[in-house]
Amino acid sequence: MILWKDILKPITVVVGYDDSIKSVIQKITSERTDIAFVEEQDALVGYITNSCLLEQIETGQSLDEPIKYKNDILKVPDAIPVEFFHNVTTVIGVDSKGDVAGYSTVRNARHQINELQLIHLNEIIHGAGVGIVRTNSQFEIEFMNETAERFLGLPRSFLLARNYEALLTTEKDLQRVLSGETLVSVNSTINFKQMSGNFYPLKIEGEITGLVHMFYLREEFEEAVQELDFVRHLYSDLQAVYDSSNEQILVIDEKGIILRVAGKFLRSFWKMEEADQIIGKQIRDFARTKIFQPDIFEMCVGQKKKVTSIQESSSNTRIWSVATPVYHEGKLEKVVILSREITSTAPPHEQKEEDAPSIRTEEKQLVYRSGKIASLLNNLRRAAKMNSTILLEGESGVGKEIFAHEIHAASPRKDCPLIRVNCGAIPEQLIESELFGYEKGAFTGADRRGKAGLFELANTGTIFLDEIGDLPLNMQVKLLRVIQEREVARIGGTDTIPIDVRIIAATNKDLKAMVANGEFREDLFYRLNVIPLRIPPLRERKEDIFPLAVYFLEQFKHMYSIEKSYTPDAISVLETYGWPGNIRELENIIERLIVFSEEEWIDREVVLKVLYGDDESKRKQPLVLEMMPLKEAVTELETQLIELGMKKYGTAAKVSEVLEVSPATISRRMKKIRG
Ligand SMILES: Nc1ncnc2c1ncn2[C@@H]1O[C@H](COP(=O)(O)OP(=O)(O)OP(=O)(O)O)[C@@H](O)[C@H]1O
Repeated sequence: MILWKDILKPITVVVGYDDSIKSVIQKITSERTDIAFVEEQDALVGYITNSCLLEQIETGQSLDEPIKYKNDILKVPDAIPVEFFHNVTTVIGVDSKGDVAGYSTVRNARHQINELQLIHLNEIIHGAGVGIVRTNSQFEIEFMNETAERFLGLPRSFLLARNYEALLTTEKDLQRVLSGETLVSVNSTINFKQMSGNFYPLKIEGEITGLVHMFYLREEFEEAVQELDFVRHLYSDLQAVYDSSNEQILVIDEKGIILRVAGKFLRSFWKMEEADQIIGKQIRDFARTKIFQPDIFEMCVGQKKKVTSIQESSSNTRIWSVATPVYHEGKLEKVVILSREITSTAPPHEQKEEDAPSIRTEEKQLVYRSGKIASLLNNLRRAAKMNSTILLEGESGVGKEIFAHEIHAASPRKDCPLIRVNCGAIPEQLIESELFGYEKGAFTGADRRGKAGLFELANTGTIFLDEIGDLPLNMQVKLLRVIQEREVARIGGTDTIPIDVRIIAATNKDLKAMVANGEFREDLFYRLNVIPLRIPPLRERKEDIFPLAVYFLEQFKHMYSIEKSYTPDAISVLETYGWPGNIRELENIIERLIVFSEEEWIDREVVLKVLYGDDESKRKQPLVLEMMPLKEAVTELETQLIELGMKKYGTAAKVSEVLEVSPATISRRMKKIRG
């Protein structure tokens, strides 16, 4: 707001109402002003300007005649805001004591107001980096802001009063602006600087008195556009990361209202099809109405720290969630909940209480999420219904035993015994008696009453011959006979005992190669290899790492009665490791992590330390576990690096920087990875 006292000028010449033209001219000239105020009986009653005096002379009046002054003046308190009055051309400001503080012509007041408003405007737009130049109707520069000075690279002292039209090269005729037209997005050049901006006519009291040019430097603008472009790409990169992530990201405000859902919407957990259906809803209501339990939002808000929990929904879907509070200036602003599903992708094998097979000593749960295991289980359960011999192949620690249990449990023999024989662990001289049993007095040291073999014990049920590749050749012949004849003869016995068993064999060796080397009997191999089922190693089904890691952690937490959780970063490291020892190794590592992590959280650093030790270089070493074509290996390595990079840094721009390739290369590769 502008007050009269801000713009008043001092009154320097006061004359009498009957003073001569000559004396007034003398006084005005000696004071170097162009206005004199007229006094009558100690009161200001009017004013006279140079131009009024000239008019009087021009009309033939003598210099000795009295002046003809104007009286369209108004006295106003100088502390009130500037306003304009009808038929008043000059204002006299009076201070609080009633003394004259100065004067202003209305024209000058309007001019000053424009000037001050421009200065204010300049202050406002200075931060926005907009240049402003104002000229009069002769295009002479009367005002320019600091930004304009900086943009043009020329000092104000040089530019003021110069002809802007002459200095500027523009694609439009500036005369059009003086005719009242606004020119928008005009490119112009001055002092080799390229600008883009708008020209506005400047109107005072309806009269065009000049123009205003508001502009920015093209190069700065282009930089800004590029930056905008970068942010746009960043956004789409992030969106892509979210979309391809296995996690559901919920952003909830401090009151519990769900603001956003990004990443993978866990439909079966919410029992809803679209993420939009939960936006704007109160998260507490879902827990309150038992749609899921527990309420991790409440836990996080209550404990004022990052918390983790396994949540279970009414549809029996289990998810692992980490809720992180976000504070701004000490006040809770949001809670971000990251969740991943841990339930198996296919329904687990149905097992009723009374189903539990007598021989299954410990009940182990088969945990998985990968499509590979889902389809393997599908085949396995179909094969389980028949009586066919099954050969389970897979690296050490992939879970062959657990799959053997699964076959048995899904077979019609599930209520009968399942007997496991570890062919590699029984001393050679005992294998025969263990498998087939012996009659009393069969050999020295033998039980006097004789003993049934494992085949006999498994009768009507299943026998699981683990590590079949370790069976000595002479035993292979005997086993072949049992399989063919479906009967066993105890050592030292004369009778044969008919047996009805389903055989499941398992090996981590390449039996075909052993056959070729003469280490395994071909005829036995074909007898066992009726339904071969290959259990893929963990590195070929990375989706299983996360649910297995959660499962083992839950078991150890229960076993040791402690509370520990992974940070999402820690999970990422576990998922990118090669797992040469498969699930057994994963189980061991999780136990080690529990021991080595001192805090409540198992973080990235402790996982790196447990997996790779202190040796930094080992962490950097790409791990190759099997022979493969070089091209395939390079593609695999590239994929792994990009996936790891996206998980770690989140944007293609940052990943390209770390991998020292162009962002375009990363985008291309990512498109390929996503197919
Ligand atoms: N899908 C799974 N879910 C839960 N636990 C699993 C799973 N697969 C394997 N395990 C666990 O991993 C460990 C190793 O599994 P298992 O002994 O069955 O492997 P294996 O293939 O028979 O190994 P080896 O060839 O060395 O005998 C076991 O403790 C087993 O319970």
